[in-house]
Formats: sequence, structure tokens, C-alpha cells
Amino acid sequence: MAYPRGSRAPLEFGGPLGAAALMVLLPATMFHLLLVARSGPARLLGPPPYLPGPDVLWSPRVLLLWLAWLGLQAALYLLPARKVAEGLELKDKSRLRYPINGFQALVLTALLVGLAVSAGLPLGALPEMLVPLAFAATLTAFIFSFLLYLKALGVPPSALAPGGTSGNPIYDFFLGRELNPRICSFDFKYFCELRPGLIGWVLINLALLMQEAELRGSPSLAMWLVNGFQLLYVGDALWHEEAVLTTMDITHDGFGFMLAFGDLAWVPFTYSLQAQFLLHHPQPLGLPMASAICLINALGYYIFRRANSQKNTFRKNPSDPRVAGLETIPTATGRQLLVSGWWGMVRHPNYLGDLIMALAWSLPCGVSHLLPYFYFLYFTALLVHREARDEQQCLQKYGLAWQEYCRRVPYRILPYVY
Ligand SMILES: NC(=O)C1=CN([C@@H]2O[C@H](COP(=O)(O)OP(=O)(O)OC[C@H]3O[C@@H](n4cnc5c(N)ncnc54)[C@H](OP(=O)(O)O)[C@@H]3O)[C@@H](O)[C@H]2O)C=CC1
Ligand SMILES: CC(C)=CCC[C@@H](C)[C@H]1CC=C2C3=C(CC[C@@]21C)[C@@]1(C)CC[C@H](O)C(C)(C)[C@@H]1CC3
Repeated sequence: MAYPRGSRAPLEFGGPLGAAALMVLLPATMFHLLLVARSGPARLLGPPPYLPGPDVLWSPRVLLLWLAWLGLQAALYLLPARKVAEGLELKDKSRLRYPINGFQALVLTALLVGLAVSAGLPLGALPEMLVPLAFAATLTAFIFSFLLYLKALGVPPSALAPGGTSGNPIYDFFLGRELNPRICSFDFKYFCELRPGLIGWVLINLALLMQEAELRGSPSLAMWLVNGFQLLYVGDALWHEEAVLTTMDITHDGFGFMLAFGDLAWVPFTYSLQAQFLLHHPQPLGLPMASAICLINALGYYIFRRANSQKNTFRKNPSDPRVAGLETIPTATGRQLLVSGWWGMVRHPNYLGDLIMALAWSLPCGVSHLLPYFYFLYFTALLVHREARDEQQCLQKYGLAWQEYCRRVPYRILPYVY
């Protein structure tokens, strides 16, 4: 996005102070959740059961395991891909190329893990290592972001992200200076966004399911549901991998601590919170309730997928028969905005579907604790904030046409409410 000559992008996330606070608060929250999930009272707002010392956090063996995981995912990324996709046009008019082999990486990882488990790998032991693993991931994210910051000092201005060039080192370190840091064709941001964290998340879920089976004879229905729902979500993200190339993370945000920590540590260790909670706090779940929760997840997934696919199809080819009949608003950029169909209901129908799914992932954990609802609460805050950021970017891009869209589609996420 272009800003007037001589001016910089406005500061987000509360500027340098906000960025500094988030760099402490996000890891602290992640460790709090990991510790509280295994404690008896499991109180989201209570103190953690203990403060982990260096002997709990630090384990060279676990660090090696984590680096081996990153290495495996990097090797799978480098395998021949069924397709190579082009990203959006960059400031220098070039387009980057990205391998589309994320789903293949998921399947190959599943095969390798299956083989290793049948050869005796104790996957059920993984839940015991979550705290040192999360520490290794956090350490990696800090070191990696520092290296990315240094790398960005040597790139031309056209390679920098609009938001990460404030000149304040703390803020730029957090948001990320370089838009698409690469070594040869290996794209770090694209790799991290979809591979080690997302696939790691479902692997942690599976390990929790296996440990529950070891402890109680068989996994509970609640654990099956959480595993199934989240596997569907991750499988869907990797199946539609190409769509990530148009998200603001890839097209607008630099690759700094926010995304490095988010992708590598936050996603696997906090998004698996419901399964962590269920291992230590089994919840009875009858078939009627389980069926109702499946329906809620299916509704959320339907809205999420149809809305995302409708926009992606339209952006790829507005004359595609599946979208050609929809009403649109022309913009000065030559692109159009959909104003009927899913995108005529609210301005972010995909967020609505995602939030409904988030609720369905917590419901199997019952209503006795707030802790398993953390994801839903955090995700609501994240999407409301993300919506506001996207709104600013669209206003900048489309000007009057965006204002007209907002007039015709007044609600952002939830019809008649917000
Ligand atoms: N699980 C998680 O932690 C997270 C999940 N997500 C999910 O990721 C997905 C992608 O989200 P995100 O990248 O934030 O945003 P969107 O997929 O909603 O994309 C927003 C962009 O879509 C285009 N657009 C907006 N309105 C219209 C319209 N009416 N017609 C045509 N194009 C329009 C604009 O870009 P342009 O015009 O340039 O194409 C806008 O910038 C969502 O489903 C979200 O729920 C997101 C964040 C975290
Ligand atoms: C609080 C914090 C650490 C913020 C960083 C935010 C990141 C955790 C999220 C930013 C955008 C994301 C997306 C996904 C996961 C979470 C992060 C990285 C995503 C890969 C999940 C699966 C979806 O189908 C998706 C591919 C659309 C999505 C893209 C955005």
C-alpha cells in the first residue's frame, strides 16, 4: 500500500510501547495457559500452579527435537510441488513464486509419524514435553526475528513492508521489516505460516489423544471431536494453501516477531489448549450434545469455506460462472468489490464462520471452566482488530468505492449486531 511521499505508515499495536508489551505478554500468556491447563483448578484468571524454573524450561534434548521438526518440515517444503503459484504483484512489479505442497507435507508427516509410532516411538510422551518445547519455540522465534531484522538492513527499500519501517527498532523488530524474506527460493514467512506450527498443532492434539487412550483405556468423545474439528481446519488451510498468498500476513505485514512467534509458538501451543484441557479434565459428553456440536462446527465451516472460496474465485476470475452473476461495485484500481452473495451479507463472512467454529471447538469441554473458551475470546479480539486493520487498508486502496461498500453492507462480522 502506498502512503503520501515523505510520510510513513501509521503505527499499529500501540506503537513501540505496545509492541514491547506484546513481546512480553504473548509468551507469558502462552506459558500461563500451558501450566494452568494441567493444574487441578484450571482457572484461566487464577495464578499458575508454579513458576517454571530453568530446569523445567530448558532441555537440550527437547531443543534438538524441535529443530529436527523444523528441519523435517523444511525438507518437505523443498520436495517437488504439484503446482507453483505466483503471489500478488510487488512494488518492483515482480511476482514471487511459491510451491503448493502443504497438503502433501501434511500427508507425508502423517505417514512418517505413523511409521515411527508403529516402530515404537512413544508419541504419548509428547504432552509431558510441551513446556520445554514451547520454550524452545519461543527462543527460536526471538533468535529468528533478530536474524530477520539484521537481514532486512541489507535489502532495497522496495523489499520492505509498509508497516515495518518506522525507524523504531523495537516496533520494527515486532512487526517485521522485510516483506518476503527469502534465501534463494525458500520463503521463510510462507513456510512458517502454514507448516511447522499448523502441522505441529494437530500432531500435539494427536499426542494428547494417544496419552488419553493410555491413561483411560480409550480417547473420550470430546477429545475425538476436538481432534477431528481442528484436523479439518488445518487440512482445509493446507488444501487451499494458495489462498494464503492474498492474506494481509503475506501481502502487507513484514516477517518479524509477531508472525514468527505467532506461527511457530502461539499456534501449536495455545491452539491445542482444548485438547490439553481435556487430557487433564475429562468431560462427559452424550451423543445428542456431540451431534449438536458437530452441526455447529459444520455450519461454521460451511460459511468459512464458501465465503473464502467465493472471494478467491472472484479475485482469480470475475467472469467465472460461479460468481459472474453477483452484484459488484467498481473501484478506481480496476478491481471490483462484491456486494451480493456472502460478501453482501456482512463485510467479513469468513470471520463469522471461523468464530462459529472456534465456539464449536470449546463446547466439547463443557461449561464448568472458562479456560477452554480462551481461544474463542482471543480469536474474537484478534478478528475484531484484524477487521479494523483491513478496513483501513481497504479505505486506502479503494477510497470512495470502499465507503460505498460500507454503506451498502453496514455490518462487519455479525449481521445486525456488529
Ligand atoms: N485461525 C486463525 O488464527 C486466523 C484465521 N484467519 C482466517 O483467515 C482467513 C483470511 O482472513 P484475512 O486475510 O484477514 O481477510 P479476508 O480473507 O477477509 O480478506 C480481506 C481482503 O478481501 C478483499 N475484500 C474485502 N471485501 C471484499 C469484497 N466485498 N469483494 C471482494 N474482495 C473483498 C480485500 O482485499 P483485495 O481487494 O485486495 O482482494 C480485503 O483486504 C479468514 O477466513 C480468517 O477467518 C485469520 C487470522 C487468524
Ligand atoms: C497473538 C499473535 C501471536 C498474533 C499473531 C497472529 C497469528 C497467530 C495469526 C495471524 C494470521 C494467521 C493465520 C492463520 C493462523 C494464525 C495466524 C498465523 C491461518 C494459517 C489459520 C488457518 C486458516 O485457514 C488460514 C490459512 C486462512 C489462516 C491464515 C492467517
